[in-house]
Amino acid sequence: MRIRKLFKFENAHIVRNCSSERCKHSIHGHSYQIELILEATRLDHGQMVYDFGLLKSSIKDIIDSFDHAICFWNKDDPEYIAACKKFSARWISLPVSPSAEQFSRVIFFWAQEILAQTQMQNGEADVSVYSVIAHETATGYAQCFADDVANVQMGKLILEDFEFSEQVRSEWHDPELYAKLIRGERFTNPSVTMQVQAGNRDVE
Ligand SMILES: Nc1nc2c(c(=O)[nH]1)N=C([C@H](O)[C@H](O)COP(=O)(O)OP(=O)(O)OP(=O)(O)O)CN2
Repeated sequence: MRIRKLFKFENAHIVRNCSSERCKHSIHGHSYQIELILEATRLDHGQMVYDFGLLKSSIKDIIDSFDHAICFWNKDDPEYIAACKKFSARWISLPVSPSAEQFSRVIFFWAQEILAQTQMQNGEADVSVYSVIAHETATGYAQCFADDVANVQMGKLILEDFEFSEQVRSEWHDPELYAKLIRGERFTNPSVTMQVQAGNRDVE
């Protein structure tokens, strides 16, 4: 059984070495839509794969890091990286280039790591990430599966190789979120989640 949750964010980038001229030399932005697809072979006490409400804490925070931020490949020109850090309070340093393909891999990787470290509270048995689809535009998306995350030809993904600006970290519910993930600390799901008011533009 699979469920899907949609997340949205606006992000700016340059994707070096690609074929599209506008894409590789000019900072530009996209309104991304991310489909996070989870699967399980057993349902929890609420007869759900995973309560959608539980996706509004750490996983939403980490995905929302990209919102109104610039992200760059940590192998980019040091002058460009320094300028991104100087002129944007919200930035993310990535160990891979910010193509739609890598957005789908990175978000799959983070969600998978968070779920693996989550202490479940409501009988969730074997919930895991099945796929992430990153829609970069209305016409183009990339879809990632577990094999793609593990594929080193596509770039090795290690928690320690990502960096978030102070402003990004300060807007998480827990500013220590990523540090805890790296330290392997458990995330305990709340036994009850409160409904977010209608009109929250980030989560549907
Ligand atoms: N496989 C990929 N191809 C391209 C990516 C990518 O991440 N993966 N990214 C880009 C650029 O970021 C670009 O801005 C988006 O390209 P494109 O789809 O061509 O955008 P358009 O808005 O021009 O698309 P239309 O179909 O004309 O609306 C390039 N390629």
